[in-house]
Amino acid sequence: MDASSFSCGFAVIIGAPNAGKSTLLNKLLDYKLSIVTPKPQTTRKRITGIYHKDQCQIIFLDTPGIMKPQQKLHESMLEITRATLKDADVVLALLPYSRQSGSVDLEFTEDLFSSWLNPSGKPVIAVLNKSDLVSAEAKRTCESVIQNSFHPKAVLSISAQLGNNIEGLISALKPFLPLKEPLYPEETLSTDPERLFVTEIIREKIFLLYGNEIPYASEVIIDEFKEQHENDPSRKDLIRCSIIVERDSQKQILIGSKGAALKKLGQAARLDIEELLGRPVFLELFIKVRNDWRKKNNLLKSYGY
Ligand SMILES: Nc1nc2c(ncn2[C@@H]2O[C@H](COP(=O)(O)OP(=O)(O)OP(=O)(O)O)[C@@H](O)[C@H]2O)c(=O)[nH]1
Repeated sequence: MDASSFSCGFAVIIGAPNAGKSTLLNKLLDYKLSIVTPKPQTTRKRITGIYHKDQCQIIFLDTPGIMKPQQKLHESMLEITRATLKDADVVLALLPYSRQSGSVDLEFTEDLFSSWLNPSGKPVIAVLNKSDLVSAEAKRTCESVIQNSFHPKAVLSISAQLGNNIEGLISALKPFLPLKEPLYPEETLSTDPERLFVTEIIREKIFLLYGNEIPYASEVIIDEFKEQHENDPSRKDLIRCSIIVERDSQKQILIGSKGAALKKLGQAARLDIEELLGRPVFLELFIKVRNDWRKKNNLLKSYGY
C-alpha cells in the first residue's frame, strides 16, 4: 500500500433531527446500516460506517440529532455527539432544505455553528440535504447565504435519498483526510458490534409500527445472544431481548390485543436481523416496565448512554 497517495480519516455527520444523516450514511455505504424513519430522533447512539473507494477510506460517524434537551436521555445523546465531534478530521454539517421556505433553517444553522462547530475548531463542510425539494435557483441562493454567513470550507447541495451529488461530497471532504494507510480491511463495513445493529433493527420496527410516544419511551437491550447455528446447522441462533418502556399502559399497547402487535413486531424485526446476520434466528421479545427510565442516570448508563 502506497501511503503517500492513500487518504484515510474520520468524517462526523452532524445536524438537526430528521436532517437525513442516517439516509446519507446508508447511501454512502450503499447498504442499510443506520435506521431511517420519518420520525425525528431515531438515532440515539453513534453509528460507524466505513467507506472504501478510489484510494480512500472514510470512517463516517453518524450522530444523534442536535435538539433542545428535555430530559436526561437527550443530554446523554448530545454528549455522544459532543464526544464524537472530537474524533473528526472533517465535519459534515447536514442542513435539510424545507420545501415550504425553499431554504434551510438559518436560526438552527447559526446555533449549530456558534455552539458546536466553531468551538470544535474542525474543518466544516456545509451539506444542504433534500435538494430534491427545492429549485436550482433556491439552491444557489441558499448555498451563497451559508457560505457568506458561516464561512465553512465548502458548501454543496445533495439529495441523500436520491443519491444526487454524493461524488461531489466525497471530493469536497477528501482534502481534509490525512494521507495514510487504511485503518480497516476493505470488507469491513462497520466496527460496531452486531448486537448494536440487532437492537437498532428492533427499535426501527417500533418506530415504524407504533405511534405517539411509544417509540420514544422504548429502549431495546439484549439479554442473551446464543450463536449455535454455526456449530449445529439444525439449530437457529437464539436472541432474547427486552423492550424497556416507562408505563404499564405502554406495555399493553406494545403487546396489543391477544399479543398480535408484538407478534407483528417480532416477525418484522426477525426478517431484517436474519438478513443482517445471514443466518436463521429465533427471536424472543420480552417487555419490561422501568418507570421514567429516560430520566434516571443509573438506568441510562446501563443501557449504554
Ligand atoms: N425528500 C428527501 N427526504 C429525505 C432525504 N434524506 C432523508 N430524507 C427523509 O428524511 C427523514 C429522516 O431521515 P433520517 O436519515 O432518519 O434522518 P436523521 O437525521 O438520521 O434523523 P434522526 O434519527 O432524527 O437523527 C426520512 O423520512 C428520510 O426518508 C432527501 O434527500 N430528500
